[in-house]
Amino acid sequence: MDYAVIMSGGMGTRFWPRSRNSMPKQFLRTVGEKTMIQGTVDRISKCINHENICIVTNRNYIKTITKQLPGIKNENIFIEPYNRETATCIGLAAIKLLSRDPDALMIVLPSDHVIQNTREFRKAIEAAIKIARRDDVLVTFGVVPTRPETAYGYIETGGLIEVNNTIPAYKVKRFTEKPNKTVAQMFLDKGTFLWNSGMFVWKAQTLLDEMEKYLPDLYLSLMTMKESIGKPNEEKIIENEYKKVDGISIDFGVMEKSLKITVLKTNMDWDDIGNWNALEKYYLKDDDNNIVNALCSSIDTKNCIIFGNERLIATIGVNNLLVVDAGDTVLICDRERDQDIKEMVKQLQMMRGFDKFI
Ligand SMILES: Nc1nc2c(ncn2[C@@H]2O[C@H](COP(=O)(O)OP(=O)(O)OP(=O)(O)O)[C@@H](O)[C@H]2O)c(=O)[nH]1
Ligand SMILES: O=P(O)(O)O[C@H]1O[C@H](CO)[C@@H](O)[C@H](O)[C@@H]1O
Repeated sequence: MDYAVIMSGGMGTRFWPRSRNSMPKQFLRTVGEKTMIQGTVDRISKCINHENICIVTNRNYIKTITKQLPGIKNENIFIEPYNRETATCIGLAAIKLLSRDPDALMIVLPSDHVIQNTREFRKAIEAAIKIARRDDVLVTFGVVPTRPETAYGYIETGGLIEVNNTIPAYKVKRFTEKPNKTVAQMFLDKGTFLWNSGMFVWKAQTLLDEMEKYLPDLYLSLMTMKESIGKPNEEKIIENEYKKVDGISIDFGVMEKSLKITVLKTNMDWDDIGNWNALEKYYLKDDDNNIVNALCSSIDTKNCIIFGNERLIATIGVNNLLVVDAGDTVLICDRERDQDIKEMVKQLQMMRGFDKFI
């Protein structure tokens, strides 16, 4: 059967201070009426049976998930004892599904994406399922790049394999996760690279076979965990193995190394709402190019993003600033430096007594 695996255990630190440990970005209404995870579930519900939607998260978010997504079955919420990055999260989902269904096929989805043309998404998912069911490959969804973005992975397309319902599928020459600006610009100029959208389709067994090759330690831990599934010591064993695992993303751990990748060149209007600047497309701007979602009074203020709370925000003579009032915390950041919010959160983690702000 086909299953969706929605990764939803991240902290969303680049969206701090609105995204907090207790309520990370996937559970917030950032774009549109629904929270990001509700949007993700709605989108994939149009492609597969709702009963087959699974969520990988940690204990802290179970309450929020059951409140926001009352239709998800309890046994489809896979709990990680700690965050060990996406390869571990996806590996855990793979063994859980395989222990139920040896033919399980996984549609792996982050919970922080916005996709506006859902018809294209659906077409792409259908094409990916067809290919991944037939061939032992890892299917990725490529998006045509529009800027030298360094927060994404880049996929160089090789020869055309086939076209399904207008969606071309290509062999992959190489996968480069988060290149620096110069390399990203070179990829953009070459015209043969696509962004990796971070969504994947594969048979659970195909993925585990690739993990055995490229992440052998993680694979062994996963096999130990798999043995325990359904037994009284399952939770304990999973916790022990998670303690041993070195966290790594699926992109660095498997996708950069695998020789079995197929990429679909999609036409999705796709966005990863990874940081504050990503909101630019979804909010109206004033005459000075500011996005203001606050009680705000400004003089000579240009290209700023201002998100408020209850207080009035007054700005004079500032450009390119990100200002976020989250009640107990105010962030003032150069818009060019928004990736460094992660560093700020790390710094606060080291400061005694500051946990309540993260
Ligand atoms: N279950 C689980 N989900 C994860 C983990 N790491 C990331 N995710 C989820 O995977 C998706 C993509 O992750 P990122 O965009 O890096 O999100 P993030 O880690 O929350 O954000 P940053 O802290 O800003 O890097 C998001 O939906 C996250 O919630 C993990 O270790 N476990
Ligand atoms: O977890 P991150 O930092 O958002 O990166 C992942 O998602 C990107 C797209 O959202 C991809 O472009 C990356 O390759 C990666 O899969």
